Amino acid sequence: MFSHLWSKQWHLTCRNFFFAKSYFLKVFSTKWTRRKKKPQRGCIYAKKPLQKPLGRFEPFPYSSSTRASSSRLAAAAAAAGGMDSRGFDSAGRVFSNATEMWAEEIGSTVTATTSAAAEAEAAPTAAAGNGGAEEEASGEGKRKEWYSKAIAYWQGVEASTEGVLGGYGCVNDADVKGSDAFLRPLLAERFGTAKRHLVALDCGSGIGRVTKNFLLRHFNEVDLVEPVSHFLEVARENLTVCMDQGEDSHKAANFYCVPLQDFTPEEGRYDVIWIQWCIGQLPDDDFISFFNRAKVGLKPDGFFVLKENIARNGFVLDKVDNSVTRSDPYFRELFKKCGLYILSVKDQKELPEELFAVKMYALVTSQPKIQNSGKRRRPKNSPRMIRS
Ligand SMILES: C[S@@+](CC[C@H](N)C(=O)[O-])C[C@H]1O[C@@H](n2cnc3c(N)ncnc32)[C@H](O)[C@@H]1O
Repeated sequence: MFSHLWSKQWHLTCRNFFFAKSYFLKVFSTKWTRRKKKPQRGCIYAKKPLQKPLGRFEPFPYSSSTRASSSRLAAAAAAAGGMDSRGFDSAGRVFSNATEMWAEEIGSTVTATTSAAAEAEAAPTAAAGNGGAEEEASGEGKRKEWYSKAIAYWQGVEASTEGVLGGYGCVNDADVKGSDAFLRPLLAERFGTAKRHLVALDCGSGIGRVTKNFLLRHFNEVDLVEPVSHFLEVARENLTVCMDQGEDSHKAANFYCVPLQDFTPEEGRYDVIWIQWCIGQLPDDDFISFFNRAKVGLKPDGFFVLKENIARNGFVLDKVDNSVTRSDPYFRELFKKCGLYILSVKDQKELPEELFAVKMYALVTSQPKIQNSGKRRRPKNSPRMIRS
């Protein structure tokens, strides 16, 4: 995934190739500007300078099936740069939309054209690993291959901050600062200022970087879920010390060595489920299934935070670690399919220029109520609701 950080380089290379071709075909206008990389102290930079800015292609024509099912919606989504827009992979291949890419990668047909209800129904089956013959026929083997290649990639990565951040350990401070500025007001808004025992889940936790540097400051208990055992072992070592703040203890409580596509959280345990730089490992259908299962893990006024790299348009498939970087409209389409609403969204600032943009989304399971003042209304049970 964090080859995401450098993956911008290769996908730009692919894109460049496409640009060169397009130039000769005189398909596109020639108003391209060359962005210069601005070196930043303490960071390891990819060697090649950035070339063309991302996301300015005309969309390819849609597939006939998409057009037949919902041509207007598809056109709108494509125009907005969502899952019906084209994307790229690191081998230089261009896909006309996400459906085509997922069909190729995992044999999946569950994408933009499938209804939310059908996705929700499919979720428990997928979670229990009881996929029927139909799914097997459409490539259960491919899905396994998709995940095992990703795990093999991460198993070969050093269990350190540099390792999980793809050589960009320098972004740690800005990342923590950005997360803090995003979460702090949301905690106050959702839970009030009264003392309350807060519990978080750190998804795709790696070595526990996010838990150690940030989540433990806000939450009394943090559980970690991570499929790569050598990362989780280092997390356990890093987090054994319990942070005491007066009577208030802050500790990493549980360590689950499970991938998100197989994980179901304990019912009603979490105030916040934090998912950072790992959701790209999940294909769309498993993304939707995961959020549907994870909803039950939230307390009544709990919420998700998804912090993720953002493609300018459509998607970018990284063939090295089998992950997908999605665009903002693509994510928004998926949130809808999950029945999630955006409570708040913010850009991460101060990242090196050559990296993907990063957004933080706070997501809730029911539509946030807006007061006449235009402000969101605080949940009814805040701040008095205290858990055991
Ligand atoms: C870029 S690292 C980010 C780690 C951590 N979230 C952080 O920000 O420091 C991506 C993490 O996702 C984990 N990962 C890979 N496949 C996963 C899956 N299917 N479910 C959950 N996590 C996964 C990797 O093992 C790795 O720890």
